[in-house]
Amino acid sequence: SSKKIKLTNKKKVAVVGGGLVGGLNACFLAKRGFEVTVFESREDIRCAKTIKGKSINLALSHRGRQALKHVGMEDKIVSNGIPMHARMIHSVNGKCSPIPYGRKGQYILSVGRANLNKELLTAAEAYPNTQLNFNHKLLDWNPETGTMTFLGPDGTEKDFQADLIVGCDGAFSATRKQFLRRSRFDYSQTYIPHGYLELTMPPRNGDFAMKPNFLHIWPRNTFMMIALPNMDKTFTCTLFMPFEEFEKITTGDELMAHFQKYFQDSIPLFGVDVLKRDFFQLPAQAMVSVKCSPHHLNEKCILMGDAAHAVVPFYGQGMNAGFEDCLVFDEILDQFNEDLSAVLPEYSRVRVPDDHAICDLAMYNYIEMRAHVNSRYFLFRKYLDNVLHFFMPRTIIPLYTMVTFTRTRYHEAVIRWKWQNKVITQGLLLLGTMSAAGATYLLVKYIPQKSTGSVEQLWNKLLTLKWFQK
Ligand SMILES: Cc1cc2nc3c(=O)[nH]c(=O)nc-3n(C[C@H](O)[C@H](O)[C@H](O)COP(=O)(O)OP(=O)(O)OC[C@H]3O[C@@H](n4cnc5c(N)ncnc54)[C@H](O)[C@@H]3O)c2cc1C
Ligand SMILES: COc1ccc2c(c1)CN(c1nc(C(=O)N(C)c3cc(Cl)c(F)cc3C(=O)O)c(Cl)s1)C2
Repeated sequence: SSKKIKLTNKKKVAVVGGGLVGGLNACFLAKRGFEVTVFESREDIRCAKTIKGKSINLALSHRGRQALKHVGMEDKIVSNGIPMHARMIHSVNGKCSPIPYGRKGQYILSVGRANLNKELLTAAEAYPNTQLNFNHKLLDWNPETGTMTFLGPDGTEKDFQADLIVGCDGAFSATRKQFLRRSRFDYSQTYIPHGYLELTMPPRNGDFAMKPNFLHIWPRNTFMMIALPNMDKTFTCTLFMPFEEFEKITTGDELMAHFQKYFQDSIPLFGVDVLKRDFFQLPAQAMVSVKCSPHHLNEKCILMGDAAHAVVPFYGQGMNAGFEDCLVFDEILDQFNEDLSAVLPEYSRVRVPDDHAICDLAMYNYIEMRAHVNSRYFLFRKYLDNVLHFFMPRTIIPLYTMVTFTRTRYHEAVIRWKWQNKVITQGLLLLGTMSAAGATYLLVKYIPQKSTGSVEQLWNKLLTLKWFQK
């Protein structure tokens, strides 16, 4: 149509997957003037009523915002998000303790997944050089010729040629299939024993049932619940439990007994009927961690988002990391003047260590949270982080601050965090040794030198000294 201006000299790019990262990538690539064609296996979610599965809302933080900002989407997405300035830790006894994320301006945003996905697709579609194809599922592609085969809406197969294929088709990527057949392609996936289930906390008297500008957390070691606010004054609560625990709860009474024991304060906020309805509506979903390397194949294909690195959600970084992938790729396209034979290898060289680092961090945090994070420990650790950061702001930066509020490369944040842990541990050790040495020095100094005889005599002298000082 007249809208689609043929850009002959510009590259033809196929984006596989019209999810969050595919949608954003289409904006980045279209902004650059490439001829972008998006292929999404599902129907156009802008026409659909609701989308099931996945998390209903997500935490958007600095990395994701910087990527959105680059394509002029930040303000629109932020205006539809709810700021969360602090965590609200719910203890077993129902006590709530806020822990700020940082200084005044440091907050994260709760954004609705469906709305974000719609906005990104609409923004991509607005470019004259983009075309969105829904109900198109990638079946396979040929690394030699670059020919892609899709299953179209009418059930027939369609071929498509592109100069560049950008695989943004999620954790179970079809684009990645061809990578698995190549030598020297590393791949690993790990399912964790926990599952997650989403429960909706309805408004109470027309307003939020809990304070809205917080990320609510019920840390219970093996069990954990997290609640993020929605624009419609509901909360989407994500319950994390081992699958075997989910399987033990088959009746309403067993459910209520479980919530009475672990999340008692939330029961009146859900309402018993809502809790029972939501809990038994859908089975718990699995969480997988995928790592692979490299993220490119020849000069033809690049993987981004969950297709390249699916992370467990225990750092709220999956989407943020995928959005940052788009930004890093764009920066490298500029650096190498869009020469794909240089850009693709450089992208893998730069980005793989960081995507692996956030994968490891999220898994580490999962293990940490499951092992020994209940509300007391969580509070203690976050206070310790904040106190040390307050007194030594440039020396001690909490790991979550580097991850959530800066674009420090993920793998550099890990190196720095390990160095800081060493400094803190040695610092505490030194403090301990110094105080022991000091005490010994004072003892020896103030005990008369001539003291001989048994420990008993020494002890008596100590008592006299102590008594005397009183
Ligand atoms: C419970 C939970 C909570 C989370 N919380 C957060 C959070 O707070 N913050 C955060 O940053 N991240 C969070 N995440 C991670 C985030 O959801 C993902 O990182 C993000 O959705 C990845 O986006 P993506 O576009 O790469 O993949 P997806 O969102 O999976 O999109 C892939 C798209 O490709 C399409 N597709 C798949 N196969 C094909 C095919 N063969 N052909 C064509 N299209 C195909 C799919 O239909 C889909 O639209 C969370 C994840 C979970 C599960
Ligand atoms: C929609 O489903 C989900 C599921 C999990 C998450 C999110 C949304 C958003 N998440 C965020 N995590 C951090 C973080 O850095 N850490 C270390 C934390 C990690 C855990 Cl597990 C936690 F409970 C609190 C914090 C915290 O610090 O508040 C943010 Cl900052 S946001 C986890």
